[in-house]
Formats: sequence, C-alpha cells, structure tokens
Amino acid sequence: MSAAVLQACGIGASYGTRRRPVTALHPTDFTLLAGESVAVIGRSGAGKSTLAEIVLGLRTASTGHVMVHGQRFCGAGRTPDQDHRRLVQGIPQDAGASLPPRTPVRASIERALTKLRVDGDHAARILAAAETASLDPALLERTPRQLSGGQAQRAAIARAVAVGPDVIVADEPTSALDSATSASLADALLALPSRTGGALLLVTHDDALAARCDRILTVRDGTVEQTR
Ligand SMILES: Nc1ncnc2c1ncn2[C@@H]1O[C@H](COP(=O)(O)OP(=O)(O)OP(=O)(O)O)[C@@H](O)[C@H]1O
Repeated sequence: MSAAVLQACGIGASYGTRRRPVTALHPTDFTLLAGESVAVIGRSGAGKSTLAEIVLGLRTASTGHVMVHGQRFCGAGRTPDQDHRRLVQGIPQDAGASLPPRTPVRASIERALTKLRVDGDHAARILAAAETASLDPALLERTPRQLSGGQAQRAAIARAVAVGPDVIVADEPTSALDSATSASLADALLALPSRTGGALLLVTHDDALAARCDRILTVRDGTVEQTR
C-alpha cells in the first residue's frame, strides 16, 4: 500500500465575524496517498475552493491542521513556513494566476524555484518539468500572453512540477478551455501522480474527469464525503 503524503486533520473554515461566523467547511479528515489522484466535486458554493486553498496553505483554516509526510504543514491560524511551501503547489483555473502575463515562462519558473529555495540545476528541472507537462520547451521562452489557453495551463503545470512538490492541487484547471484542449490537458494532469510520485487533488465540475481519478471527495454544503 502507498504511503500517506498528506493528511487533513479536522480542517475547517468559517467566514464572517467572530461573533457571527459562517461555516464554509465543516471539520474534515482525509488522506492523500503517494501516486494517487483524488477529485473534489460538488455544487457551486459547496466549499471546494475553500478546501483547496487550505490544503495549499493560501487560506488559514479555522480548525484542524494539514500534515505533509507526517510534519505539520499548516494549521488553524498558521500558514506554512517558507521552507515548507514547496511541498504543496497549485495549478489555478487560469494560468495567469500563477504566472505573470508579461514575463517569459522560463524566467517565472526560475523565479519560483529561487523564491522557494529549490536546490539543484534549475535549467534541468525546468526542462524535465516541461516534458512532464507535455509543454514544447520552445514555448518556455514565450510569455503567457503569447500562449494559447491550453499551452498556458501546461506552463502552469510545468511551474508546479518544477518545484518538486509532494502534492499538486489543481482548482478547475480545465474549465476555461474548449473541450478538445481540456481533454488533452486532463491527460497531462492525470499522468502527474505516476510521473512525479506525488498526489494530485483535483477540484472539478467535470464528472467525467472526476470519474477518471482514483477517488472522489464530494463536498455538500461544507461537508466532505468520500463517495468513491
Ligand atoms: N472571502 C469570503 N467571505 C465570505 N464568504 C466566502 C468567502 N469565500 C467563500 N465564501 C463562501 O464560502 C462558501 C464556499 O465557497 P467556495 O468558493 O469554497 O465554493 P466552491 O465549491 O469552490 O464554489 P465554485 O464551484 O462556485 O467555485 C460559499 O458559500 C461562499 O460564498
């Protein structure tokens, strides 16, 4: 059996004021194993992005904590340490959210590697990540504005992979693409766990895409159920 790479232990989130909190995510537990893909589905407003943002360490949980390889990654009132940020990386709905639009992709990835204190040969890492993301390496010299939507999403995948995370969280990464581009990007995404040895948490409204994942977490009104 594969090892647990990420454990969510009672993570929950609320908005509003301390006196009048509104629960967006009830305390929830789940585990991601090495090499597996897990879909997160549910209606609009159910709490999927809230869940994804907590796992990414972008949003502070109001309860619980997240462990990566048995070490505390983030928790209630606590964001990840700079040294740990690289462990979980995101692919957003729109690549523009992770890549500056006017900077060549290679330079943006290089900057991320430096900021996250990733050791080793950065050029080799970037090339290998482009290959994993099925991104033509020539496109690394272009800015996101000079790429199609699908190419820009592959560049965002390459950025996440180059960092060498244990977990990749993708929040509706195909929703802005046409169906053919979306299908080929889905193939690249679903190949990530076996190519990187890490886990993929994939938020999606696409039931067919979710069905291709190893497991499915369904969020209903802030409550997470494991439905497969
Ligand atoms: N910053 C915020 N302040 C107040 N309420 C918020 C905030 N962010 C999210 N919410 C609320 O929390 C709930 C969950 O939102 P979330 O974005 O996680 O849903 P979602 O399932 O990702 O929806 P969608 O599929 O439409 O992206 C919603 O009711 C939303 O209105």
